[in-house]
Amino acid sequence: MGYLSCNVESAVSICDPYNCNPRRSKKPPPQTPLRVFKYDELAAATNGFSAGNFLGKGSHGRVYKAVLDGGKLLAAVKRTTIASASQVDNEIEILSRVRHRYMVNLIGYCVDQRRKTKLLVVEYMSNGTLHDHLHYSRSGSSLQPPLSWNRRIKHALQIAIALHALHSAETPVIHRDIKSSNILIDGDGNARLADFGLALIGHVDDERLKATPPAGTMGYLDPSYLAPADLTAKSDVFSFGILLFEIVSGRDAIDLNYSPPCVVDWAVPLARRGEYGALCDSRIRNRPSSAAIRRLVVMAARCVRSTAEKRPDMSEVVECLKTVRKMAQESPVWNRLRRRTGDGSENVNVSEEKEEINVRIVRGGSAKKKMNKVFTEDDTVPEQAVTRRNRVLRSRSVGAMGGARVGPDPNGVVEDDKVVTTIRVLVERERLGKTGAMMKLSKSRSVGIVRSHKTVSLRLY
Ligand SMILES: Nc1ncnc2c1ncn2[C@@H]1O[C@H](COP(=O)(O)OP(=O)(O)OP(=O)(O)O)[C@@H](O)[C@H]1O
Repeated sequence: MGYLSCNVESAVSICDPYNCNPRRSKKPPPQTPLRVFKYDELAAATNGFSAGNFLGKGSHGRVYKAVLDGGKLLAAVKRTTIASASQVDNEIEILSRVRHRYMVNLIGYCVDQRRKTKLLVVEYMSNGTLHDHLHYSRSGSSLQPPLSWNRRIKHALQIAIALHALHSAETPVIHRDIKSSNILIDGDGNARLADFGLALIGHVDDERLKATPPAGTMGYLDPSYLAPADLTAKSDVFSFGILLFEIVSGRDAIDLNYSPPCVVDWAVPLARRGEYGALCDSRIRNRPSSAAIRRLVVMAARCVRSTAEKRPDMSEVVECLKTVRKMAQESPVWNRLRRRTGDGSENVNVSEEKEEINVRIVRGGSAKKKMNKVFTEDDTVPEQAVTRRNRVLRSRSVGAMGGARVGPDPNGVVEDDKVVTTIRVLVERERLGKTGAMMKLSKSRSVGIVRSHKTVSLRLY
């Protein structure tokens, strides 16, 4: 724990005066002044927001690569829509107060007077999203091998560290939209948490937080977060648990190729039966030890418990991931690879704790199935589990359902007291290229649906 708190202290650079606690450190962290850009400056830096600089499109607008300061600074400019003005203001407010090495930090912003919107200027991440790395074997024109086990654990640990830092800050931040597409990979191969449009800063009993309707992305959203008063940092822990299952299995949070499509309903019963190997992505070349898979799966299952209070907090998750990372680094395969590639490693403190959990399946509303299995450190992966996994994968087609965001209407067409679900259906087709199978996103559709808080939340699981 000594390592943890020390690491978090130094890793979180808090710009927020609320968060600067003189008792914690004598020297407050250096403040990075927020830059206010002129529109013309950003237009020039993005080649007039040209297609060549286009990086991607989210539910709040388009993102462009910008070359600033005579080529010395690469940035990503988020050009948002009028409808998402409140989320942009929220993102600026939070990111101007909090910085972290595993976050996509804010550089500045610009007010576009003509379109009555703001443009966000954030750090440029050159290596795409974790979602792409997990789910697409190709990126651009070059064939990419599936993410190695070590990279998966490294990214999970980095995001866990960022999230722990946010939750334990003097004025805590709850992200509310943890998902693999909100995790970007920087030029050094580090994972960074992005997209703070739905994040909330403050203590959970603050009036403003208590008045904010639930929000998140379907598939990752905590089913016990039904009303503003239900908000706790444990909702992020739930989403992180889904992310862990996604990282281990390589399947989407909601994936129609699987039965059941929801990763929790699919993974927790497998874990309950001790079929940890069946949960592990068979594309991982150097298969991790069954003990490492089991540890991670048990932690993921604990994170998605239906009772929020029973979920671990992020400090515990960080410790677990450090242990798993250490296990990977101690494996002979990893040592061989490290010698060959010169891949650096982080120092980790290993805390050996005996994990005993009693998991509950999280399913629609109050319908929850009690799990009987108690996982212990000594559980092993049954041989038939691996066979089973192969069968699951062979039956895999490529249709997938993307996330549905619950929160303020991105198109601004709905009354304030309603919650809007935007369902983006991503239909993917597999086609064979000359060099092998490749996934292609062939269709992306948005549908806005208005629901009351309860209706939406109960339908999510
Ligand atoms: N800082 C960045 N550096 C490089 N590319 C980025 C950066 N931020 C976003 N992108 C690219 O732009 C795309 C859209 O990002 P954005 O944050 O607007 O939406 P999203 O998170 O993908 O979707 P949603 O807003 O619906 O959650 C991302 O998928 C990514 O490819």
